[in-house]
Amino acid sequence: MSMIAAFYGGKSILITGATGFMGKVLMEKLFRTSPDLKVIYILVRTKAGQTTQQRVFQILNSKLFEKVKEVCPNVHEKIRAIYADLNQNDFAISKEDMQELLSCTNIIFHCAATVRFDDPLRHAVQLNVTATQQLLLMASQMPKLEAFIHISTAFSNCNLKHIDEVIYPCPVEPKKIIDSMEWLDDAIIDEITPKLIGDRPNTYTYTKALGEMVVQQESGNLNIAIIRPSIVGATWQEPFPGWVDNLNGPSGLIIAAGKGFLRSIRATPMAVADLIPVDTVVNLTLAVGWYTAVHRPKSTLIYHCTSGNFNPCNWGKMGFQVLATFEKVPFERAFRRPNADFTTNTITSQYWNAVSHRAPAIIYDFYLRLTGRKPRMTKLMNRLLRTVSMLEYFVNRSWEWSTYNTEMLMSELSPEDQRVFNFDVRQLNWLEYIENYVLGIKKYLLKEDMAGIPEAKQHLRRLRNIHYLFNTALFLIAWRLLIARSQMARNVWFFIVSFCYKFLSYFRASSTLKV
Ligand SMILES: CCCCCCCCCCCCCCCCCCCCCC(=O)SCCNC(=O)CCNC(=O)[C@H](O)C(C)(C)COP(=O)(O)OP(=O)(O)OC[C@H]1O[C@@H](n2cnc3c(N)ncnc32)[C@H](O)[C@@H]1OP(=O)(O)O
Ligand SMILES: NC(=O)C1=CN([C@@H]2O[C@H](COP(=O)(O)OP(=O)(O)OC[C@H]3O[C@@H](n4cnc5c(N)ncnc54)[C@H](OP(=O)(O)O)[C@@H]3O)[C@@H](O)[C@H]2O)C=CC1
Repeated sequence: MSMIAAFYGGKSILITGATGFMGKVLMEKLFRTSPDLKVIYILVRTKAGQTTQQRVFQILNSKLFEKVKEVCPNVHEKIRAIYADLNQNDFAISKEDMQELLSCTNIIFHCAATVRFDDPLRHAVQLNVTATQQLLLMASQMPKLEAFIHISTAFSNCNLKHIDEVIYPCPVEPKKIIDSMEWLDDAIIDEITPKLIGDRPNTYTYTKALGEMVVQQESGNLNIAIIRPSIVGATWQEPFPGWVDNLNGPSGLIIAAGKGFLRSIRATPMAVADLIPVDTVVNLTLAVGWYTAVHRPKSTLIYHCTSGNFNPCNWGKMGFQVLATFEKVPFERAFRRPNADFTTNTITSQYWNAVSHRAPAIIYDFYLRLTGRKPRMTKLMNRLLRTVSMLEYFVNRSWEWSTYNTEMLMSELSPEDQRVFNFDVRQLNWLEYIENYVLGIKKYLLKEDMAGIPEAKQHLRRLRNIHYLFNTALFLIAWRLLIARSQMARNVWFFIVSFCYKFLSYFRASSTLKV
């Protein structure tokens, strides 16, 4: 029997960010391995016209939860959605709900965050710092609380090359930042943002670092642990391989590449692609919850959930395997044939952006205009290139994360727990994982049917022919223009034509002799 699964039995668990990518996989695994848990409280806001109940209904009826329904048929009764907005005071939770949460919660998993790189500092601070502070305050009033698990990111200190399992202080105290957000106006905040984030690339990584400082400063007597995952990707094994439901990290770029929009990127092929499957992160998170509650470590332990030092893969290998998978299972209605050129040179990258991205978009928009339709490709391409520019920081560097605590935890688990809550990425086969990832994107994100593969391949063949035809036409036009203007080009042209003629005459004469 798994000790970790047994530990969660009968427990009341609070999850923030349960409607997010990681939160859903966390809930799924909890219900599947510990169906006798008491209740999972989730803090949910209304979104896109859906009530909290409708959102929960949608999650429970998704493919991800199919296995759960077999193991835990009354899952609907065990999930309690509480309306909450983490941007509001006391999270806008009603008094009754708050009372229930304070008196019943045993474990907290704090996953909610804004993961947007370009969020204004005020918003990123509100969610990633102030909300964490408020949640800690709530946690300190929970008499039954056994563990508080905070999800951070391995990139919270991406300004360093080697990152230890410690909290690195930021120059300005989080409390001062929180205070200043209350009275500074937006224009001033925008002006000071670059100075505050310093050598970090965005407000996300900076506010996640501040969030960790808050956890350290406000931990009081709480039993806390921090988990720092690197780039979280599709599921590796559980509940099935390749599940993914958002565009973050590499997923969006894989779509853009598969649809032929993105054909080159400024990336270092040998840089480590520190991807970590979401089910691996969830397994570690649950193991950490158990360890923190049962063993009560004296200090706040930080766990790096990364793959680079156990089983490294690089961006070059990843790009190659992604392309190889597109050959077997292409995406439907591609704009151009997929390609993946990695360049480290800024000028080359700008050249390819002009030739391979912007020019085809302009030509396509011209075609749309000619056929009386609204042009849209240039706008889409500009957005895509903006996204790519934001991700470039992470594909041109490698980091080293020490993993003593993660390895220590692995050795503390029973063989059964090591199997059920496996977070040993040494066993991960990258080629297989990446193939399943691309397949998962096709099935669960793009919702494309596998029956459409022959038609998608046919479409790619048509695109290849158009490409050849276009290049030939372009070459002939350029050559014709050159001949019209330059005597030298005319001489070369005359030489080539007469050489071909002589060669053909010789060939014809020698074949006549043989007969
Ligand atoms: C040659 C090709 C090769 C191909 C081969 C393939 C091999 C792969 C090789 C390369 C792999 C590199 C991986 C980098 C790793 C990242 C490291 C993460 C490190 C930290 C990890 C963490 O700890 S934390 C999680 C990461 N956190 C994010 O990753 C959020 C990013 N994101 C945003 O910060 C906002 O999204 C942003 C972008 C501002 C737009 O903001 P915005 O306001 O302009 O617009 P929206 O967000 O509304 O999105 C507008 C339209 O962009 C679409 N879109 C959104 N995201 C997209 C995305 N990633 N790729 C594409 N398309 C995306 C969306 O679907 C919309 O499309 P539509 O308009 O058609 O609906
Ligand atoms: N994905 C990744 O690559 C990585 C993620 N992480 C960390 O993992 C955690 C989970 O990330 P992930 O699941 O990918 O992120 P998602 O963006 O998928 O999920 C974020 C969650 O936070 C919730 N949330 C955001 N704002 C509010 C609000 N005002 N009130 C209530 N809930 C809110 C969202 O709710 P709603 O559905 O209503 O928007 C959603 O459930 C984060 O802490 C992130 O920093 C760390 C490393 C990498």
